[in-house]
Amino acid sequence: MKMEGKLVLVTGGAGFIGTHTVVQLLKEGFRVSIIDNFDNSVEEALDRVKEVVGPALAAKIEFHFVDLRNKDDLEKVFAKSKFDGVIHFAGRKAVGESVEYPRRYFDNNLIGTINLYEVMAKYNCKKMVFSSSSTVYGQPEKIPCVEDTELKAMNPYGRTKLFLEEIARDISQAESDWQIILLRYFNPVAAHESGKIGEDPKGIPNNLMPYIQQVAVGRLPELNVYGHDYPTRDGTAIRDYIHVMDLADGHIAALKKLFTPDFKGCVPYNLGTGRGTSVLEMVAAFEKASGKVIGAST
Ligand SMILES: NC(=O)c1ccc[n+]([C@@H]2O[C@H](COP(=O)([O-])OP(=O)(O)OC[C@H]3O[C@@H](n4cnc5c(N)ncnc54)[C@H](O)[C@@H]3O)[C@@H](O)[C@H]2O)c1
Ligand SMILES: O=c1ccn([C@@H]2O[C@H](COP(=O)(O)OP(=O)(O)O[C@H]3O[C@H](CO)[C@H](O)[C@H](O)[C@H]3O)[C@@H](O)[C@H]2O)c(=O)[nH]1
Repeated sequence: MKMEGKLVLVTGGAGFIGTHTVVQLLKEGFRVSIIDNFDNSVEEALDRVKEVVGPALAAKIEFHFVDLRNKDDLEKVFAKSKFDGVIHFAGRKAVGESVEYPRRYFDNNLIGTINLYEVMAKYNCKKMVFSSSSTVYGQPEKIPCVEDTELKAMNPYGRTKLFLEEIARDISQAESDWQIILLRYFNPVAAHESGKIGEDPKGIPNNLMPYIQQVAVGRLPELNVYGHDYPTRDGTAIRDYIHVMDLADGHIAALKKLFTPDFKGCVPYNLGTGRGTSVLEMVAAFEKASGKVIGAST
């Protein structure tokens, strides 16, 4: 299907998954408009995206420094351009922080997204790919989880994802012209092969992979391995890690699906590999790939 020239709005496009997805969107022929408030990213990330894609594709990116909670600013972006669809990454994502400061999560993730739906509706843009998370499965009794596994959020961050999924389902149920895909990511890791973009969160990383990376470059002294008595092959916790470029391609596939004439309603898809890796296996794999020893507390 021809995507040449279609204009996609990418919220949170300066972030980890956003930057990698923007690269793939441009390569597929889309034009991209990015909204970000640099809450957890830096402007340089967008310069790096431009370096990766080269000047011809870089000319197809526009950027708006906008906070989704500011509906007036958001409207100005929609008033200027007619978007063919939206990929919505923007939001906060740290589980621990959400337990300590739940209102931050309700404010950013819920209000920001509700504003986005309102403005999309007003400007008749009704195709959305939404960043959900495997966190909506809570602690599932049976793995691997499939899309109809029971949904059960366990913390405020997870609840925002679950609420936002329910909101998407309600909207598409009431208004049949919406087309929404909910992508439930497992654990996104790694970086673009150029090494020019990657995962570089502000502050001390919450996630395993960026933490390991910062130990490797000497920014952090050692990795604390959380838990050694899980019922797993080496006692450390197992997760399903998916390469961020595969995840980015998953967004392109989802977007293309929204442009097929027979796609209707709101549909969730898991984005993972179906394979589990333990924390110690992850450390060993990183050491092998990088040639560096990762100091880890045991
Ligand atoms: N990385 C993961 O492990 C993971 C797993 C499952 C789901 N997700 C979801 O995927 C999405 C993207 O995750 P990521 O890893 O790229 O995170 P990220 O923090 O790197 O990117 C999010 C981007 O959104 C921006 N942003 C946040 N609030 C904003 C607001 N109110 N207005 C405008 N911009 C705002 C941030 O500045 C950042 O650039 C998030 O919704 C996250 O919850 C991530
Ligand atoms: O310093 C660290 C950081 C992590 N871990 C371990 O490494 C594994 C992966 O941890 P991450 O924090 O990278 O990933 P989680 O699966 O715990 O959490 C991620 O997946 C969740 C969905 O299950 C949510 O989406 C959440 O936002 C996202 O960070 C876990 O076993 C964790 O205990 C450590 O041992 N040490």
